[in-house]
Amino acid sequence: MPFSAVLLDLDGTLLDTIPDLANASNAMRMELGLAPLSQDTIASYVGKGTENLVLRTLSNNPDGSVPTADDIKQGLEIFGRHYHAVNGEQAAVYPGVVQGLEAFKAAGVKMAVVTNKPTEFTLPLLERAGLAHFFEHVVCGDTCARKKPHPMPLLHACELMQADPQGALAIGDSINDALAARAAGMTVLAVPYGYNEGMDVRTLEVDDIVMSISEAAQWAFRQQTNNNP
Ligand SMILES: O=C(O)COP(=O)(O)O
Ligand SMILES: [Mg+2]
Repeated sequence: MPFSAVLLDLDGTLLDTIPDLANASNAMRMELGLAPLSQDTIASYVGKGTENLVLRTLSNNPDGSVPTADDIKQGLEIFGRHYHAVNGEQAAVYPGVVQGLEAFKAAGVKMAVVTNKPTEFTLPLLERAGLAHFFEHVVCGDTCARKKPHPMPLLHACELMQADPQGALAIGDSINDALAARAAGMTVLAVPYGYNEGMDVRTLEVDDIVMSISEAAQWAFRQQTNNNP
């Protein structure tokens, strides 16, 4: 295994969190007198953290008015209350995730989650999904001064794991993961089943697209064979 560390994105990569995120977003909209949005629309707002989700969700209104800082603050408070109540209820582990994580673990690779989701939602969700035990570290949207697409959270995870970023593999579903990993000098794989802000994953600048985390592990093992014929 040529990689000493694997950094995995959460929403859209390990877990399908859209049903719970949509329920909380629409409960927030209802409280504010706005009609619900489709899950697909809400999925296209996921990837740059909760503040951005609330901003985009409140910007989708009949008069097209831009939410003020106070609107966002109020929206975050309402969203947070609802999301805490439903977080993990319908979240589903994607096929191949557990097998892939087990394969990396068996090879002695250190693993961390690097997500833009805030810590208060991430840690209970990983526990509830039964995935927490795989990871040495969890870097969340509020852990560092900057979120993905900035490289800071990925570099911070490497520092925590004492891993060289050049020998690390990042796996994600969106442009935020691809840009952050490239800027951090890492190898990066994308999965096509996630959200990517409504865009085709084939537009991403990544080393490869893999169909699952299990396939990502196989891909990583193949690099070893390619490097040491
Ligand atoms: O919270 C988000 O917007 C997305 O989180 P992710 O970085 O795990 O995809
Ligand atoms: Mg994601």
